[in-house]
Amino acid sequence: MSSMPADTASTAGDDGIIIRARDVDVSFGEKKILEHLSLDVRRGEILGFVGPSGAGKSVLLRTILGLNAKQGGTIEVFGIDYHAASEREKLSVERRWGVLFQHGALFSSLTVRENIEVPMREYLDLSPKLREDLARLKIDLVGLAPDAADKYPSELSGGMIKRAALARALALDPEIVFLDEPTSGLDPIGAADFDQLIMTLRDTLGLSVYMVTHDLDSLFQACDRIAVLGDRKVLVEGPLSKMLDYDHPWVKSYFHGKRARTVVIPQAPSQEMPSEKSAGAA
Ligand SMILES: Nc1ncnc2c1ncn2[C@@H]1O[C@H](COP(=O)(O)OP(=O)(O)OP(=O)(O)O)[C@@H](O)[C@H]1O
Repeated sequence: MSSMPADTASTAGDDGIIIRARDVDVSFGEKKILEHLSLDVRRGEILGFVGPSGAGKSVLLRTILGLNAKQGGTIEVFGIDYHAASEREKLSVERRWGVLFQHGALFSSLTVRENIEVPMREYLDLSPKLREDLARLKIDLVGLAPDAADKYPSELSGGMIKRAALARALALDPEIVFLDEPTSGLDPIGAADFDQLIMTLRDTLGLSVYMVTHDLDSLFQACDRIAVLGDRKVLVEGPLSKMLDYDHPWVKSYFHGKRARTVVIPQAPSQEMPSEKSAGAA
């Protein structure tokens, strides 16, 4: 089923690391946003990326995707340094990731099916019929009804837009998807359903997920590991239990604050994440 090119399929993540960022520096003029930032994303995990507003979460995401320049350090995706890669290597990397930008960012003049076909047109040489069939499969995969295919974004609810945008992110059968605040704007049930969908895709497709989020429910229930951005670097990364034990003012107030106490499972286990499959949606 995977459209992964055979020549790149085995290059990366042989050690289980799908993204390896080391000593990354990003500045805009005099303003340093990221400094000596290091982070690993492991194959098959849902990594929740969290931090105060304005800390640089979107900047890091854009830098990983090659949309921002960096002034120092390296970022390897599938073992390839995208920033230093040839055009051919860049294309091979782009075919292996999918991105869901904040607010979905669907093309408003295209139907859902046409939106999903955009990356296929750009990167694959498929007949129109095959493109359409694959787009309909993706629509089914994300739990949208078949008739969503011919709808325009303006005809969709917020939750449907997120699913349609996810279907587009999955258009090329990526190994990793980047999700920028995927549950923002959804009601709690819609958000829990979306988290469940992400977990199902991880379990059934072996998908790796890099999820920027402010949503404590997602962090507590869907994420295998969490990384916290603060003071221009990754302060701490690991399972929820590590976050709960970590002694830093922002981390403490975030994970032990009033809002967190309504979400966190009392007596959270000290070693691993609570079993998200058995915990279910809140
Ligand atoms: N292209 C740019 N030029 C100059 N400054 C920028 C640029 N992009 C981002 N910044 C600055 O970088 C800092 C980090 O922004 P970023 O959007 O990454 O924060 P964030 O952690 O994603 O915040 P939020 O949670 O509110 O979305 C901000 O001070 C922002 O103004």
